[in-house]
Amino acid sequence: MNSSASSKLDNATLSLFKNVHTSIAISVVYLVVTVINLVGNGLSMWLLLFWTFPKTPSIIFMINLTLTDLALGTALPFQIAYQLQGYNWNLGPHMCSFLTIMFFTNMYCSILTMMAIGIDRYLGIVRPLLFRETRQRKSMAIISCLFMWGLVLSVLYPLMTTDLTFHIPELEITTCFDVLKKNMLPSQSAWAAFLFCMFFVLFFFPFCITTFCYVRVIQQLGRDSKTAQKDRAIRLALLRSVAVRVDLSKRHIQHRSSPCASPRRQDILRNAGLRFEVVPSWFKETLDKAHFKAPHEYAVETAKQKALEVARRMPFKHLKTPDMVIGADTIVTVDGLILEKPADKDDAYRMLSSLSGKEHSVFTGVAIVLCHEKEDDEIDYQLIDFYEETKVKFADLSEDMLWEYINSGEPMDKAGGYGIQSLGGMLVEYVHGDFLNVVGFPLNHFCKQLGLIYNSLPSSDQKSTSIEPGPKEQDTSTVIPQDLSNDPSVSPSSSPVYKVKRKGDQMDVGESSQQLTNSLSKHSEDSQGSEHLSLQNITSRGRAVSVGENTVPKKGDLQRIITLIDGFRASKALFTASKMGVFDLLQQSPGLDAAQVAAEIKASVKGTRSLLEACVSLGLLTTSEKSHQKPVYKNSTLAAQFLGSDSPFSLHSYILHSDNVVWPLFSHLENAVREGTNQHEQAFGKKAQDLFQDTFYDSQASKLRFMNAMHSIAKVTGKAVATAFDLSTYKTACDLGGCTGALAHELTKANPQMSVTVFDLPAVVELKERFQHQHMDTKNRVCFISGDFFKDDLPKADLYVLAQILHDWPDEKVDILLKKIAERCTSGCGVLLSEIFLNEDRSGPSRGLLQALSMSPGKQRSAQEYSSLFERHGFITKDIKYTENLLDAMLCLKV
Ligand SMILES: C[S@@+](CC[C@H](N)C(=O)[O-])C[C@H]1O[C@@H](n2cnc3c(N)ncnc32)[C@H](O)[C@@H]1O
Repeated sequence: MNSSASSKLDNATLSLFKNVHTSIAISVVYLVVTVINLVGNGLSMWLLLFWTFPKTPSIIFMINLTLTDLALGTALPFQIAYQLQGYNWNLGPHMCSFLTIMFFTNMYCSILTMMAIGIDRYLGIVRPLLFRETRQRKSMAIISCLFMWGLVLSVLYPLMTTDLTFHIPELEITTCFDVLKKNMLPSQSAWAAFLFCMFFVLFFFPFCITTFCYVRVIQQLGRDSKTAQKDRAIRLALLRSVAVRVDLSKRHIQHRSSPCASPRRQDILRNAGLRFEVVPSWFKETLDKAHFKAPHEYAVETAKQKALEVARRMPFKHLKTPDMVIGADTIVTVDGLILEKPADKDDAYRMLSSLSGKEHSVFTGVAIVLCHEKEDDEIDYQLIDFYEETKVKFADLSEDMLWEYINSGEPMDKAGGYGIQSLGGMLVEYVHGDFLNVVGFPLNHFCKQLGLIYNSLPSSDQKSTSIEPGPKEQDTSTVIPQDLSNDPSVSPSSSPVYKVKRKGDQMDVGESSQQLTNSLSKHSEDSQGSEHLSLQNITSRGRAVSVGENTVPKKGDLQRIITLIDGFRASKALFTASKMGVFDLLQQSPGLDAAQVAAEIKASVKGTRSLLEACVSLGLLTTSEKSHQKPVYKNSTLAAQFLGSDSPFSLHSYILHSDNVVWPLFSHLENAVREGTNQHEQAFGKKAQDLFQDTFYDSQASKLRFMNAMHSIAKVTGKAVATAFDLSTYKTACDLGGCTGALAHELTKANPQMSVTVFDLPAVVELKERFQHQHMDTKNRVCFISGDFFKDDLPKADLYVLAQILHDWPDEKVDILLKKIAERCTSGCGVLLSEIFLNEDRSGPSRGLLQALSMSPGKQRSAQEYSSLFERHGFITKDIKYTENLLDAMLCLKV
């Protein structure tokens, strides 16, 4: 601390320090500023760090700006205390230097950050082609922030190394950075350099650059735009912080809104005077786009499946048969790619930048399902589908425009990532075709079809239920064209009739599932598809169902049926190659020829060559043939991934189980179907009362084979099941019939708080050690208890897991098990079920339905059927997840 006897300050200066009123007034102002600063910037920092994605360069600069402001906010209380004590600093010279630096750093870093934001906006709007890559600009932003701090701190270095306190004996106070000492810097030139840097480098130059950037940005925007886009962009340029807040609130709203039925579509239909009920479809929109030759086929097929699912569910689930169900699906296509709704902001960015400056197509596929209830409880479904295409051209979009739009939150629930009817309209240069089609529903085309339908149906068919012409029924008919058969946009297609027979609560699917499957695959094979509807289709429904009698089968259909007929050969070739160790051999020694493979697997050269060639044709092996040399073989990627015994997702054991157990059972399928019982006696010479005790576990070898098979499937599916839901509230779980513990280990990996007890038959638990070495990291959190889950007490747990258990048992046995679980459960306790969930109409998936043919005492069920079983024991279904892996998942809670 400075201790000069006299400060040599003049009286005017001394009186400044004495002015108590001024110092109190300034302190009050500082206090208010501090509170606003800390609350406002703290909130802003939280939003920027945790709620604003992606972190664009602008956001990174905003974070930097907020950081510097927060630094000031934390320094101000010391300044207030200093002033209230009559400018007497009693925290020592180091603290004085530190707080002074903090104060100046805030000021200069803020100025430099404002300049950086200006440059960023300039680059985005005036020079959009420089640094197009956001990632590149992001790292530049981070480097710039670090550089700013470095620059400011090095200019302020003299303040760090000097005692900035000054003792004034006349007033008995010590000031902090209120009186500067000349000897702070060694020479006049050092003072000149210091002041030059403070004024020019840290203030004047940044100020000029910032001004230049904003002037150029505003000029550019003024030049570029002649529409509302201009106003909006200028406003956005000026009101950047407001835009960030809008983004956040919008996102919140979207989370709350239902993702199912598009509100835009509802508006269009409502405005057209239709009265309807919205029934969200349970159809999983997971059709493989690669199967469709043209994008519109995909949209039509999705619309069709959605509508059919609802049409077939309503009569028996909602106990009412609608007149008509409408399904629609809108997609955007550009450069042969189908764009649906963006998954996140980065996805929206990818979509919108692929549309920038180009013309793209918007397709809406629409399916109308007409339901005719007949006297014998049968319902005829007639399907009419069509699509509409509209061409839209986007303007060239600058990076900033793109991000401003994305950050508005609008793109997230819209096909192609934009909504033409709102803010997205500013991206559009022109629209060729039906505007409402881009909004989500081709009303004009739809009304034409409606007109045709109502003109062609006998009047008795026109009853009211799910969707009906509303008060403006007459208006609706006014949009019907005179004769659609002359319309070139309408082409003939086959429109099958689906029949569903209802018997009490049960639904028996007659032709429907087959026809549905056919119609699905038809789209993958047949480029004509059912894209447009002709007048013929509606008026001559009889013809639509009798397709195939006189016509030549289509190439795709023939291929499909032959693939089904020959399917067993492919399976057996795969089984044999696995069993004979072909994939393991080629994994270790790729590039062997047929004779070398034959020698290793101890088989004939002729037989081996045929097997290898067949495997090549099935995509399991690859071959390369150099001229005059014998072909050599390698595992394909598929085989390397799944077929070697040591492959990462090895299904080797499951293949052996399929060959040794399932194959013999399926050889007796006819008998199984006739008798409705399993064929273990015929296949293996012994009767099986309990599949596990009597068949799978009757010898050590078959037990190990079964356990290995379960283990390999669980390793492939386990992660998807374990992570299907948030299980972070469960501390203890019990995997009933958990076999080797593969799923238990996945659960502990996904949930660090959880420990799992595997409960299985004694025969299984005694072999547990053979499988534990693969899970050393989670070993301590998985334990095993042996017992029979139908007879013995179940271990206590917060969460019970039933993976691939219930399908093996009939409802009565499931009831026994669920009752025992329910008795062990308190309110909030969960059950995680993992099975193949059949479609509600039992039309698929084939894997589940084919598994049912082994005629175990159990049955395959839909998610709804499982829910009902759980309901009987006081459980509600919290969530269902179709994992797109081999097994689906459901989480039930005890109420
Ligand atoms: C189809 S496996 C499913 C295995 C495992 N949950 C999975 O998903 O990989 C059926 C399991 O239930 C077990 N299990 C069958 N009956 C049982 C019983 N009465 N008590 C306990 N476990 C039983 C079997 O031993 C077998 O491990």
